[in-house]
Amino acid sequence: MNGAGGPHRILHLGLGNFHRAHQAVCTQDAGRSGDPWQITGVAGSTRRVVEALHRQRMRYSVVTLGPEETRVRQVASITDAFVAADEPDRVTREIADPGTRVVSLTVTEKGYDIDPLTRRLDLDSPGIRGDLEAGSPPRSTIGRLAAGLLRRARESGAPVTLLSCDNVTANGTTLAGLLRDFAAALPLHDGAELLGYLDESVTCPDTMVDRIVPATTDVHRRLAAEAGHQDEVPVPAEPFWMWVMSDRFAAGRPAWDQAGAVMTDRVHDYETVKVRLLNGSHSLLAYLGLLTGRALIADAAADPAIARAVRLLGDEYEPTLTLPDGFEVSAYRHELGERFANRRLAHRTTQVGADGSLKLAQRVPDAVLWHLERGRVPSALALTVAAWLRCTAYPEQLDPDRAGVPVDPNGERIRALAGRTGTAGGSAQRARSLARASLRDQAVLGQRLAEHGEFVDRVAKLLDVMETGGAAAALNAVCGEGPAPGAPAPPAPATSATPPGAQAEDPGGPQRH
Ligand SMILES: NC(=O)c1ccc[n+]([C@@H]2O[C@H](COP(=O)([O-])OP(=O)(O)OC[C@H]3O[C@@H](n4cnc5c(N)ncnc54)[C@H](O)[C@@H]3O)[C@@H](O)[C@H]2O)c1
Ligand SMILES: O=P(O)(O)OC[C@@H](O)[C@@H](O)[C@H](O)[C@H](O)CO
Repeated sequence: MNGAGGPHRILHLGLGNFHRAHQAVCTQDAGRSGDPWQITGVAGSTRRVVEALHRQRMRYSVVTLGPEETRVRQVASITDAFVAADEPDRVTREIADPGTRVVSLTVTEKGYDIDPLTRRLDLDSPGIRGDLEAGSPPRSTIGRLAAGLLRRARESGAPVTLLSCDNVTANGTTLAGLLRDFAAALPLHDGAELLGYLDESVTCPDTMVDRIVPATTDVHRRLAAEAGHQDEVPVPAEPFWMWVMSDRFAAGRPAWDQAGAVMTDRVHDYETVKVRLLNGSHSLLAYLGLLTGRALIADAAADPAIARAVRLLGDEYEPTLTLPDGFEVSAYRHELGERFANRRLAHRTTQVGADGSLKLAQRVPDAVLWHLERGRVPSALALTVAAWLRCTAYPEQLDPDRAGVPVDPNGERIRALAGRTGTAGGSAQRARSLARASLRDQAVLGQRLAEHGEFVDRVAKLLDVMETGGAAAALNAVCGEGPAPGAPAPPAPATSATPPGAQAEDPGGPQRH
């Protein structure tokens, strides 16, 4: 309980679907331990979820979609919500309020303004530049955090935890570094004060977050209604969820561990497994799905040739991982195959494929370099890059009516590079020029693979094959005919398919139908 006798509070920045199906559910379940915490949700600029939650007395439904079974449960741990763009000063105030013990975030990769090459704060991004020129309320996530923390340091000096729950490599450590970069760019007095407070009183634990949470559609509104809940903003989710974090909380935390979350010092190992095997495979499924006219991840996963490529990608990722103790990687991969195949999730390839230039930077280069150092060029990783480049540089090749076109903040830049390759010289030459120019661009995989000619050539070769023979020819070039379609690989292990700490289903949903 806080000083005023009320429950402790979490301020959550980024009131998208994921937070509402993951941390908010675990926080509600942790409250059963007798120490309930409340969440104030902050949406960036969109009012839809905030207004609907207020109309619904701050309750909403999580619609859990198993391959065959639906469960609907009510969540009430978010007790207030507002829109940052409408009340910018309130964000600063709430961060500074000592009753706020944790500030958590799900603001997407692009919400951090990370320079992809250095992994430091991009001081040239318009949001950060604007926030460093004092005067108006901050607009970037890092600027908002800095303003709130500075005020907190001055008003109470109370400790606080910043908890990133985004798919960002070493998310807590990275966030701490970005805030320090911002502080270093502030006027001397403010910067020193913020740095001192960050050192003394703020922790930023790393986390690994996992649950496939698609966007809401009318199907989910109907399922909630059938379970008795008129809900404008229900959240669909798969049954599986997992949350791993380091237990470094400066001002307490909910009993998340009693609700299934894992506290460990080995977060990085869990995170690498997840970001590579799940998110890396998801990216490959999305881009190959888009290139073959599949709107849904499950439809891409059902294509035997794409499934073979995903297995090969897993084979390439696996030796690059340091596995957490007791982690059965073949069981995890087998279960991933089942999660990707869950058609009822209707997870769209455009959603998973969005912002590829930022996401692939975290999913691809380290694993590629691992193989190159050992004298091998990893073909499925090259296929991931080629398929993303093909979707992004030539969106006119995609069928907007069947699958759609994914957005990418660097899309214009990549299309300009493709435009400069011209039409002369044939497909092979154009592919080589595009692969070279884009991998040399800082915005693409952080430039980290540009000097590795053998990898760039493999990407170029695959782009050329896609141009002349389509995605099917590129798949054939990488995987050949492979094992018989539908053959399960890797083989199902004798041990449980659930990794340590994974939750087969959130426990509280009493309604089944
Ligand atoms: N959906 C999932 O399956 C899933 C699973 C694991 C982790 N995550 C993490 O959660 C993030 C959000 O996923 P979601 O499903 O809630 O998406 P969503 O589209 O429902 O919500 C996105 C949220 O990010 C905010 N946002 C977007 N761009 C921003 C920017 N430039 N600056 C600040 N805020 C910004 C939006 O205001 C919104 O609140 C993902 O990007 C990922 O890092 C999602
Ligand atoms: O959330 P993103 O945009 O980083 O990536 C899209 C999906 O791969 C991702 O949301 C997964 O569904 C999720 O990471 C599963 O835990």
